[in-house]
Amino acid sequence: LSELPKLTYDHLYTEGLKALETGKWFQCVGFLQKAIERRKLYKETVFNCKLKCREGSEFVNNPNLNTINDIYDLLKWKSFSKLVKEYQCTKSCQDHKLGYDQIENSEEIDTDFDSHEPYRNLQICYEEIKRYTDASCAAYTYYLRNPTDEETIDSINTYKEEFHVNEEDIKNLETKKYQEYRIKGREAFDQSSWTKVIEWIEIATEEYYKEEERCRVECEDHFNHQSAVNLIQAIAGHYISVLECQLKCQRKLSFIHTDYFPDFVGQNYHLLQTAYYKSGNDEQALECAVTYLVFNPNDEDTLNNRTYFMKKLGYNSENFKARQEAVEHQNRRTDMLQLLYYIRDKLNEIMEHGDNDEKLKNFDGSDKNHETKIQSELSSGTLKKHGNHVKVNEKNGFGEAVIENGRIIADGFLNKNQCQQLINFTNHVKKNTKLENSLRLISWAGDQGRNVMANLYNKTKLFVENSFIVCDDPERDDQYSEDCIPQEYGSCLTAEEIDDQELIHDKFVVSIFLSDEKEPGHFSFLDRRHKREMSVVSKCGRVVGFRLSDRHRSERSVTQRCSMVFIYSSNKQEDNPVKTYLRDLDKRRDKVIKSNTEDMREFYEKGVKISMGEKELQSKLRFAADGLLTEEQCQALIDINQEGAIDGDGFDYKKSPMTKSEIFDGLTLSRAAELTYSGILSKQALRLFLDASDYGKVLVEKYFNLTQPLYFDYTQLNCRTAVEGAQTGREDLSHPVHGDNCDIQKDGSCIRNPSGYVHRDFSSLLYLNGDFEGGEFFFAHKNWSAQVSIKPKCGMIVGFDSAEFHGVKAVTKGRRCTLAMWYTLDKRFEEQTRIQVTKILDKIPNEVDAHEHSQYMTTEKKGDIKEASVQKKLYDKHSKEFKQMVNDKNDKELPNPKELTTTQENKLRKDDEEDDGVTIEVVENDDIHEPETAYEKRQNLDTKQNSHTEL
Ligand SMILES: O=C(O)CCC(=O)C(=O)O
Ligand SMILES: [Fe+2]
Repeated sequence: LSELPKLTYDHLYTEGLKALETGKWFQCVGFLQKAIERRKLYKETVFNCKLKCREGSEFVNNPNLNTINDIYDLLKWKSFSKLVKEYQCTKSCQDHKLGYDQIENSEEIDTDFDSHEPYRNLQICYEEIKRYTDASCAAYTYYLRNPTDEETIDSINTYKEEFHVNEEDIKNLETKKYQEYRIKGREAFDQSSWTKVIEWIEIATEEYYKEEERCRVECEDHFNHQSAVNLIQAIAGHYISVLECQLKCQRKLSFIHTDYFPDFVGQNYHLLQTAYYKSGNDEQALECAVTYLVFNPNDEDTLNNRTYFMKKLGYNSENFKARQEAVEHQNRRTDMLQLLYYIRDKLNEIMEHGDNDEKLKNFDGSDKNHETKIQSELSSGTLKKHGNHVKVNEKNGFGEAVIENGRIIADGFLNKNQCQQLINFTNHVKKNTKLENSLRLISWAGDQGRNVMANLYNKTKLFVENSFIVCDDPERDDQYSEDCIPQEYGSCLTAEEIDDQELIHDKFVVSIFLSDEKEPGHFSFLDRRHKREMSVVSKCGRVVGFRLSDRHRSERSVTQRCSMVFIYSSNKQEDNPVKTYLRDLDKRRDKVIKSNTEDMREFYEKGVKISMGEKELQSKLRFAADGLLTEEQCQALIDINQEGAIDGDGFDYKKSPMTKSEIFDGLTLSRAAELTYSGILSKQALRLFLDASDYGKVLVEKYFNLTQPLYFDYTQLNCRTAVEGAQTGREDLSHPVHGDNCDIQKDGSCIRNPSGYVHRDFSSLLYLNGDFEGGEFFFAHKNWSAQVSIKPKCGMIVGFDSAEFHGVKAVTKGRRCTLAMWYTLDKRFEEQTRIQVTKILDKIPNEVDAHEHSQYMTTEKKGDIKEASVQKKLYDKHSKEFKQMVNDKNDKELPNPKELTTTQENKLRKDDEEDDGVTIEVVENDDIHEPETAYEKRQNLDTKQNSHTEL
């Protein structure tokens, strides 16, 4: 016996490898074959010893024990002596049977065996001695464990093509009996040889259970060397890894060749049921049907079959039992899962609370504190349980919910508006303000979903682990490979991955459907075979909640189907990112509001006075202030306009776009910049234009207490000049009543036509003079009649929400000049010129300023530039250079030059809008309790504004 150590599989394997290295091919084959054989024998011996030594002391695999108490005992050391005994017994049994003291199998060699490495080596040696069929078998066996190894497939093909190896002769050398018999039984089934089916599948099933047990016993040696802080963690950690390993046996054994068969053993009973029926054995057929139901309790066909057989045989339900081994198998699995969940929960608790004695007292799973907390949370609002039905959020009038198999289905979780808002959110949210509201809605829905699940599963604590909004894109249905199962949260899992999820017990999925769907069946729960068991039609506001381990599939839809999905876990991992974001936002907002107040004070100190506010102008959305510009600055701006303005600027160059009795001209910022570069306007002039408009913008931001910056959308210095001799009997307006971001309607509504300037949020007019007749600015009622009029004067600004109705009364004498500004909250619509001009201002050479005649003018004679040919040339030349400078690629931050001119800018925007199909989101704030902030004021205003907005 002392010679025997040489025969251990690791020695044999090492010898085989040596032979391979030295080219001794026959020896190589001999040693490797022996090594493989010997290892099988070794495993069998170990298995038998373990079974023998178990003697009822083993609890993990014994379905009759109260497992939860057992693990509790174990953790309290009560079972330790049993374990020690078992270990000693097994060891001496092995020593005896295997005939040597120490089995020094290196981990490395075991890994090699587990990955079928010996077969690869065997293949090489077989090939060298020209045993091509054997080489093919070895290669194929290796390939089955390593299906991504293309080299192996190539060599098998070579054996077939060059050495005429027959396809049928290529066998898996590791085929287990349960697989072999199942294949045979299946073949017999296809040939309707029912007796043979029964013969093969019966033993296949028997073998399967044996193999499964072997697998589980092997798992007991499965150590997952994780770091453990204390003893309890170490033991629990070990048990978790053993249980996980054992639970995975089922899936490990569900392969034939490379194909995975969900519910592998369950399907055996299906085959048997048919075979027994076909061969006239109704009694057995019934037994197999009932057994099949152990695995697939909701299978309708089998339920019908059961009724049929029972009727035929005259049984009532009491008389019939499923096969013992199947019931045991399933019970064991349930027990193991529960035990795994239990230990994990305990471990989590220890991790969370620390492991001081005080906390360990709570080891029985009850945590009274948390329970009461959650209970009060639940009773405070949203969820009431009665029987099988739960009323979700009565305040919202949510309907009854159906609860079945740990799944919940309820309607009315969101209302139509909320669904629409969330759909828009994913498609494209136009403005940050709306984005934020959507985020609040998501956050709120996440909390609601948590309450539902916490109540359904009696969980005291659940955290949002992940949240998604998933929209099917029917045009991109090629995204997933055919053989994976798309999940509601967007991933696509293989059948195996789906089954692996069974080990995850403390994660819950809530999907809130956002769209209505005509075709049913895009969302389905699956049974153990991954066949549809129950379908749920998508409908706005419908909520589906289930355990992550519950099998489901979520098909793509022909129409866009959107849903909001939350994954909850009782493990506190990360905080809900949306919430964190909103909390930060609130903090920042508070800060901005504080500084807004301070900035307003600064304006006052500089002599700026709010002359009219909410009271005088009859709306929170309007104001007027004085003292923004000095007389000199006003005059300079008028001069700048006179120097560079173009008739009908912004109105297709129509000199008199609104009334024949006036001429309208305007100068945009981009043109002013070009003129400066041409030497026609001074840098100071351009700077004044920039500064004055900036000043106006800041005041608007501060007055309305905005917590987000405004961006210039368009800036224009314009004048309206009364045409002499065309004023008698005038009844028209200089500028008819309008809103700046919508198309005003006779019924008082204002349509936000996507092709218009819907992105404009605020407008302001900084007046430059008052020495003209008429020309009062006025705010209008919804019926278009004038409500309050304001007579412009130098340094006065009027600011308002762009949707406010307003107009200008006829200018009957003189010239009325304004610095008009339109702002947006959406950075994407920011006036590109301004960004460039600010950057480029410093680059403009100073020589251009050389012939200064006034502080702001460089030309000697103020006049219409279009008529001064010399200057025109100069302008053209410099304008080209200016544009080139703008395009200078060295300055990476400069945007695409295409966006420079306003017309192009506008065109771009329109394209953008059309693509996005701008929709106005109607925000219903009633359900979301936001803090009262100025920001909210703005939101409410939005709502108000939208309420008279037709979509
Ligand atoms: O110049 C004004 O006072 C108002 C002009 C105006 O409302 C506009 O151009 O949209
Ligand atoms: Fe306007």
